[in-house]
Amino acid sequence: MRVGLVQMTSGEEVSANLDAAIAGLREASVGGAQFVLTPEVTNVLSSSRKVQEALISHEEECEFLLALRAEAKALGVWVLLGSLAVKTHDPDGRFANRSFLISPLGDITARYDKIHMFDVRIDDRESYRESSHYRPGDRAVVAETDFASIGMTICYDLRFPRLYRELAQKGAQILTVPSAFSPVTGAAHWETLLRARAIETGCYVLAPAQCGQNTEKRSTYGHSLVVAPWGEVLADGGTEPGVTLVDLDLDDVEQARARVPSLTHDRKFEGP
Ligand SMILES: O=C(O)CNC(=O)[C@H](CS)NC(=O)CCC(=O)C(=O)O
Repeated sequence: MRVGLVQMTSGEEVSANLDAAIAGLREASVGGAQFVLTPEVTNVLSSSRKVQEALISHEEECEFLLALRAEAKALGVWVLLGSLAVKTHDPDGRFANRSFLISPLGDITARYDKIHMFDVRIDDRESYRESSHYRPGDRAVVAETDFASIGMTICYDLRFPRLYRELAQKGAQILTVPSAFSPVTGAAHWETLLRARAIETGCYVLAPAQCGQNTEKRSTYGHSLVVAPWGEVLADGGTEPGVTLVDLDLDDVEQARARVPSLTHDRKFEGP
């Protein structure tokens, strides 16, 4: 089956982000993709709580979500809406960073709220405090489709291998990692971490990414990646917006795991 990864530069203009996402879905579908994926915070990327407050809605009222569901249905493709920032009923008024799997009928098949928050000071000039804007999730999700089981994760989750191991051990064949990686950590860690998750689990790893200058203050690494269960990088989306098409063979999941069955070799141990 063919997948399409949409790489884009979402910023603070929701309608422009929507146009880019829909154009990406259409381009991927024309290119033969049956499963199309968009990056983290497809709908709005902003460091300002005030701007987010004005632009983000509750899931039930989210027109961005409705528009993408309609587009999935019109094209008859599966869509992983990598994430949307949506309002929640959190007492502190925080948003959720929520991934949606949408069926070719336009229905929401699964939702996943990002579990691990990027509260990191990279250097003197660059620090992030995601948990002050977003309420972390607390549920791992394996979604069932008619082509594969999908373990849903988001961006910084990538650094917590136990989550991926459990998703794979619960049946995931494809792991999704929609992201908005920082340029500095992206250059140092992105490909290595994605390849490690694929090799450890024997899963396909699909990682659609934000790229370029998203806002005055934020830029992102790009390099949407598809990694095979044996660990090869099958495609790299580079640094510009665009669509990356790749054919997956899900038999390769079984094959990689048959060659090195480490996923079934966990042992209990004491300590440290
Ligand atoms: O801010 C938003 O609206 C959406 N959230 C993000 O973009 C998040 C938190 S700032 N980005 C990451 O998790 C990057 C992780 C990363 O770069 C790493 O692990 O090195």
